[in-house]
Amino acid sequence: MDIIIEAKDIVKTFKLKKQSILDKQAFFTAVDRVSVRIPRKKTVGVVGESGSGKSTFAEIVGNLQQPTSGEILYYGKNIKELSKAEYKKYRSNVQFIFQSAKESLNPFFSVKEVLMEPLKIASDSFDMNAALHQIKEMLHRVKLEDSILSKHATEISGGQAQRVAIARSLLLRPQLIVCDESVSALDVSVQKQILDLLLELQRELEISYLFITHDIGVVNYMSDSIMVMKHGKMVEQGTKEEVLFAPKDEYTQTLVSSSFLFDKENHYAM
Ligand SMILES: Nc1ncnc2c1ncn2[C@@H]1O[C@H](COP(=O)(O)OP(=O)(O)OP(=O)(O)O)[C@@H](O)[C@H]1O
Repeated sequence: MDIIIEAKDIVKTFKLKKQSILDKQAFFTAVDRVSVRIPRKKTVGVVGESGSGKSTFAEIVGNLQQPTSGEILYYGKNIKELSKAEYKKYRSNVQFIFQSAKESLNPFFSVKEVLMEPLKIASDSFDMNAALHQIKEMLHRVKLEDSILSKHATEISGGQAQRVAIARSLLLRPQLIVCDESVSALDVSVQKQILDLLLELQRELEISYLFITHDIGVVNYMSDSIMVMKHGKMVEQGTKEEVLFAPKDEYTQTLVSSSFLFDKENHYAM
């Protein structure tokens, strides 16, 4: 199986603020020896309660944060050893969609400017007409009208903003999108529309997702395999069926038993 990213034994510790200059430096381990493999065209869900280290781990996968120890392999090669061209490819191949799309879009930019930006940065010979053509094609894919191009983030809904954020992340044709609580701020009905859109885009564009959520129903709906995190540690990892329908770890059992799982056919099930 083609593995895009392999995270090996990732540890992240933060220095805690000292109360007094005389205090000994204390550390907090947010991610504690977590490993995962993200294959092509698949979704790896990461679920756990708030503060379990999911976002920190996801940011390390995309090199937005440095691990204290451990390594990230991109197609088998440590990202620290990539050439400049390989590193550029890795950064455009791994994109992020965050929780608050409205906040992640520059309020002073129109949607058109928001979507032009990644193309301008990535291109050595930027062509405005070709870029606009690409942007309109992507808007069509995320089911937005061209008329949204002149609007600003403040003038569009949360669901529309998330579609713009998805379009922006797709413009560089990534193979992996890290979705960090990407639907948590949306109403349940809008959540479902965005999740269905992400599944459709996955089929059409053959992308993989690292899907971070605290919601076990959402992780069930989206994932092929699931990793459960608690206090920075990976407590369970396996296929969706193994983790959700035959959980071995006590914490996973509690998570599953306290949730409604909704599936593709029934909306809510179990
Ligand atoms: N820069 C930092 N300095 C100190 N502690 C941090 C820092 N970033 C995160 N932490 C701590 O690391 C732990 C894990 O945070 P993280 O955001 O990764 O968890 P999470 O599972 O994504 O939670 P949430 O869903 O609430 O975002 C938390 O206790 C957090 O307070």
